[in-house]
This record gives sequence, structure tokens and C-alpha cells, in this order.
Amino acid sequence: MSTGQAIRIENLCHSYDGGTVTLRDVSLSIGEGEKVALIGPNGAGKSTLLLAMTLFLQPKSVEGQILIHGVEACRKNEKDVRKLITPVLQNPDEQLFMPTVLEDVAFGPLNMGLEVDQARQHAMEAIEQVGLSGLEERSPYHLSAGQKRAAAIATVLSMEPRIITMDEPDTSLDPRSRDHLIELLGSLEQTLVIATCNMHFAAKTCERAVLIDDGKVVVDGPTKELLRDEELMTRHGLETVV
Ligand SMILES: Nc1ncnc2c1ncn2[C@@H]1O[C@H](COP(=O)(O)OP(=O)(O)OP(=O)(O)O)[C@@H](O)[C@H]1O
Repeated sequence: MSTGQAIRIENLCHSYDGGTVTLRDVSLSIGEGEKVALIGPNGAGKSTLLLAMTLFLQPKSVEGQILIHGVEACRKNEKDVRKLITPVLQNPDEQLFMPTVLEDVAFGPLNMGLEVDQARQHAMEAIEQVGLSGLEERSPYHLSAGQKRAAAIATVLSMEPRIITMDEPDTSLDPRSRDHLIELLGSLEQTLVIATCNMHFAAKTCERAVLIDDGKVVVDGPTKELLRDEELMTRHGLETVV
């Protein structure tokens, strides 16, 4: 249920090193608590759009405006923006670098200035939420692909951002792990923006989908309606889901 505006993007343009144009005049509003899939073929600009929202692009390469809960996403507001919106990276290994799962999940809250006990409490809750209780002392390197994905999500949940972005979170998951992830995402109250090329995954996790191709928003609407449109899906190299 949407209670306010979480993300507002206006006329966003971006190019890498003044070369490849990746985002062309993208405008988009996402309400608080919405779960939105960014769908589109490889190279469409989905990851770049997530990087723009989470301030991971060179400021000079971006034109237009992004507001995160009313705060302009720019360098001078970096600290505030990072508290509001946090990415789960495409590769969990980039998010897990401490000796144990617990230390990894507590790292964010500690970094935000929480006392050790409080950070541990947040971490334990996040670990339970993602179904990894009992694995707190395990090295992240010794987790399965599905467990790594869950641990990476826990490192973000423990910081309690209001918005979470995820880039291809279903990559390398077997059907059972994917089902666990779908269940977990369904249980989250945060606003979620999920980039995916997997239309079945999009249909199961997000009520709304934004189709991006060649850096432009092509269509924005109910996921199931978009995915049923065979002509639209085929035109953009995507799979129809009936
Ligand atoms: N660091 C970079 N430098 C230059 N070009 C890049 C860089 N990263 C991505 N690109 C290019 O930008 C375009 C958009 O890429 P992006 O990763 O945002 O697409 P995507 O929709 O997420 O694709 P995929 O589904 O394959 O992950 C592509 O043409 C890609 O080659």
C-alpha cells in the first residue's frame, strides 16, 4: 500500500564517459511500499538506472533530477540518501567481505554509528528475517549461492533503509532458492526496485513493471498485463508470461 512518494525521477539522462548513452530522458515515480520490476533486455540500462538512484554514477555524467523521499540524490546529500536507499548488489561476493555472516550483517549498522550491542541486535533480526539463523558464525565464503544472496540482503535489511534496490537477485539460484527469495521479498515492507531479465521472477515479485529499452521507459504498468502482451514482449526481446 503506497503512503507517499519514495522515488521521483525527472528527465534523467546519462552516458558513460560521454560515449555510450544509457539513459534517455527517464521520468518515473515510485510510491512508498511499492515493489517495482525494471524489466528489459540485456544492455537496456536497468543497472545504470539503479546505480543512478543509489549515487554510484559519476555526478558529471548524469543530467536531470532524482528525489529520494524528497531528498535530492546528489553528492552533498550523499549521507542522507544512503540511509534511505541501499542496493543489494548483483554479485553477493561484493557485499560479503567479513570473516563471519554476523560480522558482515552488523557492519552496516556499526558503520552508521550504532553501539555494538544494538548493531548486533539489528544484525540478528535481519539474519532471522532472511532465514539464516544458525549460520551467524559461518564464513560467507562457505554459504550456498542462495544463502549468499540471503546474507547480502540481510546486510542491507540490518541498516533499515526505506528503499532497497536489487540487481538481478535471482541470478544463479535453483528453483527452491528462488522460491525462498520470492517469499522473502513478498514479506518485506520496504519499497523495492528490482532489475531483472527473468519475466517469471518479475511476475512473482512485483505488481508493477517498468519496461526499459535503449535507455528509455517504453511502458509502465501492471506486471501481469505487460508480460501477457506478446507483441510488446517480442519487440523488446523478452519472454511472454501468460
Ligand atoms: N562502466 C561502463 N562503461 C561503459 N559502458 C557501460 C558501462 N556499464 C554499462 N555500460 C553500457 O551501458 C549500457 C547499459 O548497461 P546496463 O548494465 O545498465 O544494462 P542492463 O539493462 O542492466 O543490462 P543487463 O541485463 O545485461 O545487466 C550497455 O550498452 C552497456 O554496455
